[in-house]
Amino acid sequence: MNVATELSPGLEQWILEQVRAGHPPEAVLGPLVEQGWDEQDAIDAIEEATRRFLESHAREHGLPPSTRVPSPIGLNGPSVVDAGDREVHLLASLRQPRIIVFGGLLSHGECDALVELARPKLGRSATVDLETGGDVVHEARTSHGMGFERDANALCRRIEARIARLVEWPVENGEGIQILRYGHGAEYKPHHDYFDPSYPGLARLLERGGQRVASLVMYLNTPASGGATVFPEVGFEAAAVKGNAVFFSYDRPHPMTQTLHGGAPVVEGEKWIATKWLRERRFD
Ligand SMILES: O=C(O)CCC(=O)C(=O)O
Ligand SMILES: [Fe+2]
Repeated sequence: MNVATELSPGLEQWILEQVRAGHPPEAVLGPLVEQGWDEQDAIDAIEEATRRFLESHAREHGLPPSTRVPSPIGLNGPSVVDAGDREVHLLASLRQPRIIVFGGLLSHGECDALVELARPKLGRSATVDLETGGDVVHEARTSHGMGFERDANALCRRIEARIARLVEWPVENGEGIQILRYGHGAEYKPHHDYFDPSYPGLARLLERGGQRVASLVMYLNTPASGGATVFPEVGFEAAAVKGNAVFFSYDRPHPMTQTLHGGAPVVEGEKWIATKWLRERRFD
């Protein structure tokens, strides 16, 4: 790092004052660029100062420490990614929270095959009961679902390998693929996918693979209307389009990740998804 990209303590202090006062990053960037900073170096410096601040804030307030997360794909890179056996398109990307919308992750044939494999096995969707570590049926989730074990069949194996390559996270750290079907009007109210650290059953859950650190929701059909995956805190929604997928990561089990999300009600038709949750460690 040369002198022009090094943050002096005074400058770091100034950046943090601006951020704390609610000024947007552009308002901080401008003066740095005027002082002769390269724009990308200035963006990196602001991010670094903010990250350091958030870390110390987290420590002081007893928040859970942050952990490494899958972090595929930079911003403004190639529009097509080689995922091994398939080329996947990048459709949209948000820096904070980190959200990526992928196009054509699954072929239409793979979507149909997953639906047909799952259909005979669907039950009313349960969520993990954080008190006991077992499954419970939940009011917020008016869908029907089933879960495949990882490596359950050749199709799952192929898709799991593709995802691992795409998001650069080991296959072994993935849970099995979960299939959900939402009928007309069904929804999944906003929630977080990480396990709430305050629940008593947590320790047992974490023994196998640690926390969830990222989610990938793959759309297996295109509902006639509705059924987007919504992130209400940041006003972002990913449209449910057959073969596409939305990825998001969360580096600690805390709402500060801004990864509150839900499946909006299906307005017309039905909606099928396959969800893949990624863990910190091997999920064996
Ligand atoms: O249905 C959706 O779009 C979201 C699904 C979801 O949040 C989940 O499976 O955890
Ligand atoms: Fe979710």
